[in-house]
Amino acid sequence: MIPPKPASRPDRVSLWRYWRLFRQDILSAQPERLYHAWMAEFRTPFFRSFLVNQPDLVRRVLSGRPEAFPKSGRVTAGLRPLLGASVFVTNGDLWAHQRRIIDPAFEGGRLRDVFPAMVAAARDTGARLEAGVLDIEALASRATADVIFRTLFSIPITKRIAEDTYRAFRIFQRAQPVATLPALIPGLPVVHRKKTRAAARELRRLIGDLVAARTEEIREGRAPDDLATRIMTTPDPETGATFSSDEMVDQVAIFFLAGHETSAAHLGWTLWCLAAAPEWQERVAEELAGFDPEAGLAGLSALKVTRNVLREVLRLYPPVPMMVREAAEGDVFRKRQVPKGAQIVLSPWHLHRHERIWSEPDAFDPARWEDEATRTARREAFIPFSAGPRVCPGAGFAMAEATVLLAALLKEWRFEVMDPPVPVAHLTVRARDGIRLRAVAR
Ligand code: HEM
Repeated sequence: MIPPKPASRPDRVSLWRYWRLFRQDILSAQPERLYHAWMAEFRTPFFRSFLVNQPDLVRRVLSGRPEAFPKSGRVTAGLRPLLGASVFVTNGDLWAHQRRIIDPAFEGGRLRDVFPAMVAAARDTGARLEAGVLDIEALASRATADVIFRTLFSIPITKRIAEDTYRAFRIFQRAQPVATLPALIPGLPVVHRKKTRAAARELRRLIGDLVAARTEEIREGRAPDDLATRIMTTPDPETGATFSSDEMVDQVAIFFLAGHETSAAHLGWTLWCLAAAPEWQERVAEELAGFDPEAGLAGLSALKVTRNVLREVLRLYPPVPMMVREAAEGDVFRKRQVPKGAQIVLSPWHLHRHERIWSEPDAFDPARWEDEATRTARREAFIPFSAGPRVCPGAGFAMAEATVLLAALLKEWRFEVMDPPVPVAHLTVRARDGIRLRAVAR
């Protein structure tokens, strides 16, 4: 089965045309050659950027010398009103301090403690489903937001403050253009639209209320043992400092954004691929029928078919399709000078479909994850969660979450395809007109 892939743009276009395409969709704004080139350089009067697909170069940027390739602030500039100084946008000592506090909350043992909250969200999602045509992206978005509220703050999305926060989030996402001109042209001041600023302010106020209530509960010794309590009470092992309330608001904002949009994209594309490949849908449903989420996290490791399907979807539709770094100093890539300040683009989207690395790169084939022949590709060219010190702290969380949500949905429902979705990406890879599937009771 070959799932939908956006058409590429012509090889040569003016900067103006590129900008217009880029605003609509960062995937189809790219030329076809990126699926077979090891590296591509883009030169414009305003910036130079290098997209790297060569595995050892990707490694150098993400893991080998990450300090020489800090995160580029230009790309996340549009998100600043919401994210403040959250771990997603900081660099250097501040970033390291934040990770030392956040990482322990996501470690394997800790994941076991929040697993029942994920299971409860999945159970509710399954129970809400009705037969007929479904807007899968809306369903997935609400389900993964519910998981975040329950694991972070021990509240279901049906609670008023969670509902309000979720709604404010959607307003922010609609108001905020990710492809901003300053992202493309260095030196241009970043101006946030009034609507974006207002939406971010409202959202931060709601998150601030949640953090303030939790601060109080911690002080009174009656706080639930969830992710928020852990993060707010964990001191940095090197400095002893804990997050202030404002810092915590920054971090919660990124947990919502990074943790719910991405997982929703993953679940949505997984359901579409399974509907389009019914034999795999049945194999996953059968495997998950023998899995009892109430028994805890331990059963997950035995679910090989499900894991292979989830990985194959992350390969074809990496929720974060591109990441941008900035060269803090000059370097040489493939005998070419990379000047200080150049933008370095890592593209899971192109790397995962690279024609010189993967066989039949555009085919949905979960069996490839068991095939010895793809071992190198899997190790060197699969980075849906990034790699190196800035690797996604929520990777294990996301895989567990996707599994329990699928288990709850496939238990009683079978999904059938309707019109094929068109992938587009702004921050995450979504479908241009949504994903519609028909749910039929098993
Ligand atoms: C399928 C789901 C997910 C995918 C594919 C994903 C992918 C990624 C990627 C690629 C990055 C690196 C971005 C960059 O360097 O520009 C990242 C960072 C991050 N992710 Fe995830 N993520 C997922 C789920 C989650 C969840 C569930 C959480 C938390 C609850 C989370 C929290 C974060 C945070 C805090 C960062 C910033 C880390 C840093 O910069 O040090 N993610 N994620």
